[in-house]
Amino acid sequence: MRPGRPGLARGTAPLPIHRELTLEPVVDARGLGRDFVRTTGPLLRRRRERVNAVHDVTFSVAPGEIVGYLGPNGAGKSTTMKMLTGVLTPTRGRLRVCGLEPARHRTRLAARVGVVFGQRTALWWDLPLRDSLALTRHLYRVDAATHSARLAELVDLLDLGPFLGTPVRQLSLGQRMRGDLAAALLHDPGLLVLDEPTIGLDVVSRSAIREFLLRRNAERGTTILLTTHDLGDVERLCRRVVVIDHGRLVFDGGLDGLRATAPTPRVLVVDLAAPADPVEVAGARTVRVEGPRQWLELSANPAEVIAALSRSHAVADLTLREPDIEDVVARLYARGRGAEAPAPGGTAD
Ligand SMILES: Nc1ncnc2c1ncn2[C@@H]1O[C@H](COP(=O)(O)OP(=O)(O)OP(=O)(O)O)[C@@H](O)[C@H]1O
Repeated sequence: MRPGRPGLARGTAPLPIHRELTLEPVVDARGLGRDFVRTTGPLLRRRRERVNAVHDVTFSVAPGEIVGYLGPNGAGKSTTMKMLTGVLTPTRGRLRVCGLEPARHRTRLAARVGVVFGQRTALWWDLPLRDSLALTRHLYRVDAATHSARLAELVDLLDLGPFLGTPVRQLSLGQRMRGDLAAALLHDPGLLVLDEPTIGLDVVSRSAIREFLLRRNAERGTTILLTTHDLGDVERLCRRVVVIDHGRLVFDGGLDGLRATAPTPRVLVVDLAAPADPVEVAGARTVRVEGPRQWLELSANPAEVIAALSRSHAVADLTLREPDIEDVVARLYARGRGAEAPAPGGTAD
């Protein structure tokens, strides 16, 4: 993949004018809802129950934004993405994507939206990647010259050249994802909807995909809406996140606002000279102990806590951990479950 343009810092590039002309939101959801009817219970006493997978969700996405659509497992993210792309019809509410009603105008919408589901491929499994990409030209009725110019550009940017002749089923996950992104962008959509675009990828592939998306957004103004459990994606890509939990919107705003919504204390990781009972010092609460290592959530100035700690214990090493976005989101999700915030070092899910 070609390195990014020097000086193209996140969030600093102006939008290309051709995309900025439309002031209408690219996605406009108001009071959006979707129910499912599910059968539960033992065989002879089957009951039908209604599940509110998405409930009264209102948000919009402006042209050129990159918005993360986050939530814990089962929150309703995929259901929302399926409604946005016309796969599912909403039960309630009003939904417009690129000015169209997705479920009614699915074919017209497909010409304006690129979709990638990280867990599934849109490519033809048995065909070489080159042929699979050639077929998308016919799906979207792109003329041959335009298609080959776009393909050449995407092959270059996504570094697809070395495996264009390889059948899709033989591609690695990272190669396949790059192929899927190319397929989703060959008709030059204004909106890219990505469901877990970096799932299962190694660090290098993840980073390459993120840089590619940032560049696409900065240079062509492509609007991007993505779901992800990888908060590295969020930190690198999104200036704004929409968080849903149990189908309801619980946050819509910037990352700083998210941090303020679920304030998360700094953590002092202390390696004592020997294992000990949980440390008790003013201005700190021990939240985890593993052998000689203890995690202290701070409510006071770290310098005061460290001074008090060194008076009462033999300390071998200390690290002060600023809360990262993963800690903040873990706290927000835990609050939705009515649970205690997870101990530092736990996972967001
Ligand atoms: N076809 C369906 N029939 C019945 N229930 C469904 C169906 N699809 C989703 N659900 C339910 O709707 C809720 C939301 O599911 P959804 O797949 O949208 O969540 P998600 O946020 O994408 O989760 P994950 O992060 O695990 O992919 C869940 O309770 C799920 O069981």
